[in-house]
Amino acid sequence: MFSIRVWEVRGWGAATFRTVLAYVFDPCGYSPSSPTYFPNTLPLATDRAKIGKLHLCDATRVCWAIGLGIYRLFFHPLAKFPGPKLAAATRLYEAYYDVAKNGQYTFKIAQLHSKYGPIVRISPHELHINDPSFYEKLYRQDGRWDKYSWSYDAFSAPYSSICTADHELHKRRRAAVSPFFSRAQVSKRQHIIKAAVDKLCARISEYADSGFAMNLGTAISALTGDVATVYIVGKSYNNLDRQDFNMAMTNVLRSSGAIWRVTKHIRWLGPTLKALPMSFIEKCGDDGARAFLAFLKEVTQITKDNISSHVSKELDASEDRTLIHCISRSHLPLKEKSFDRINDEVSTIMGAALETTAQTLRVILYYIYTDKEILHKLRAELSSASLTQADGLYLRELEQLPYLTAVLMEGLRLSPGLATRMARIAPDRSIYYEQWKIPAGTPVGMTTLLIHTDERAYSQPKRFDPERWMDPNARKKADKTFAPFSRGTRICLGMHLAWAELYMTTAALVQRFDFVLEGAGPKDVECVSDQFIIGTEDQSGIKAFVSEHEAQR
Ligand code: HEM
Repeated sequence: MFSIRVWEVRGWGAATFRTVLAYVFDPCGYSPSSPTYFPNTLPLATDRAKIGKLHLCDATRVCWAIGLGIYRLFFHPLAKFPGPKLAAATRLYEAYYDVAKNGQYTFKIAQLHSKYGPIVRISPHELHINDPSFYEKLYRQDGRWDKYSWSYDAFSAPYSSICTADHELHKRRRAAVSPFFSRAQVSKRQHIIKAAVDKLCARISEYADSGFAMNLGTAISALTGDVATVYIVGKSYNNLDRQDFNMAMTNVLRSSGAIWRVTKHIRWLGPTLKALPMSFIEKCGDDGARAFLAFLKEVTQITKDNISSHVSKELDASEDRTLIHCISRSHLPLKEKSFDRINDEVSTIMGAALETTAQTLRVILYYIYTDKEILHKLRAELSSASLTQADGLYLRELEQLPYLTAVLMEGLRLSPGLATRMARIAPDRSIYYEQWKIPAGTPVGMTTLLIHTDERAYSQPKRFDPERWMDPNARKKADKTFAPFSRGTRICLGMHLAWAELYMTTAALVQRFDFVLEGAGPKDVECVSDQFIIGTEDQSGIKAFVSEHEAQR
């Protein structure tokens, strides 16, 4: 009995050893057709014959790993590209900055560019380019561009457009949802944003002259959450009605990038977490996990209900009231309209709509309320604009205001939604950067945050300076490098909705309230970690004392 236990321990040890090796050297490499990275965990071995085989296998595996390292360093198609040798040999280099250093790879990549130049091999399989002039060559509408499933599989939402690597499949999926987020559609449904902004203002005015600081940062997240739920699934999640603006959920959303960074490297973890019963997470999770779960459950339930209402044709056939109806009525084949497919699509689009817009808004409000000159200029422009607030016209009127637009662009420049790189793959042709020929099928990424703060494109890039957008020539020049919503085939689906929220919320708050920010600083607005979205040092929201602006009294 005892000896069997010993062998079992050794069996487990061998299996663990193999798994670690697989993890370190990623022996399967990356293959878009078989993105399975760690299939090598062995079953428990309980007899001597098996153990003997294990030792032989392990020795083979070590030799193979060493051979693989040598291949990657000297014979791989990317071997000639500059970069650290360790990053070229193993993904563990990236994992170290992602996981152990809590989302520092974006900033490490910036340092690597200072050392190795504008093109760097950042993993055995991936290149990164840091040159504003290359942006428009990589993010394009023409040609075939796959995404790099290494990053997107980690979200465990394989049926969503955002995580669809294949160009053609993405194109079909995207075509089904695009009309729902078109500029015209957003303009037509701007009353949804207006209602949420009015509610936000009513909640803020409860704190006016109360002597209590409110959490403005979390209130902004509540606003984007309520707009997204009404716009996408036709039902408000009523975050703005909650006393604390559903702070627990905001906290989870803002730090959920940490899970993505781990599931990227431990490939089985994402599907395992997804497979866990909700009751288990409810029992073991903290308040934030429970709040997020409750949100997901509600969205899933609404998705189910809407699919059945579509099937039973309860809905007025003239209009797509929700994204679910929009997909159900699209020309997509039936298998693209299954519950799992629609649920992945709805929940990822919902996820993309929340903290991206909220963080940009927080950055904009922070700079407006810490710089009196910006605040005065904005107020002067808004009060001389004689806005009608007429249904359907209000947004168009705001869009015509040059200084307001400049302030929003500056917010989007410093807080461009994502802190991570966006790799693209040209599967069918080589692409060229300067003298470098990049082989077909190679993931190549750029990071908007780095481009937006590059001195070659913007003077004093770290400064919030709306004036830089007031000169039409400067604006034209930046057309090639200003890309907060990305560009090309994978450009942000919700950009018109996001713009509308930025315009309407900023205009309303600036006209109506004075905020004295309590202890706010760069810790609330500067990006210090890659959470896929922007990660700031302090994620607890911006606190503010409020009073009604005197023109409103
Ligand atoms: C200020 C706010 C926002 C910013 C800066 C932003 C930025 C971006 C960026 C950079 C991408 C490209 C991501 C990639 O390559 O993987 C993207 C994609 C996407 N965004 Fe946004 N986003 C914002 C708001 C929104 C909103 C409100 C929605 C919701 C409707 C949304 C939905 C999406 C979707 C679905 C995609 C994937 C598009 C595709 O792959 O076809 N975003 N966004």
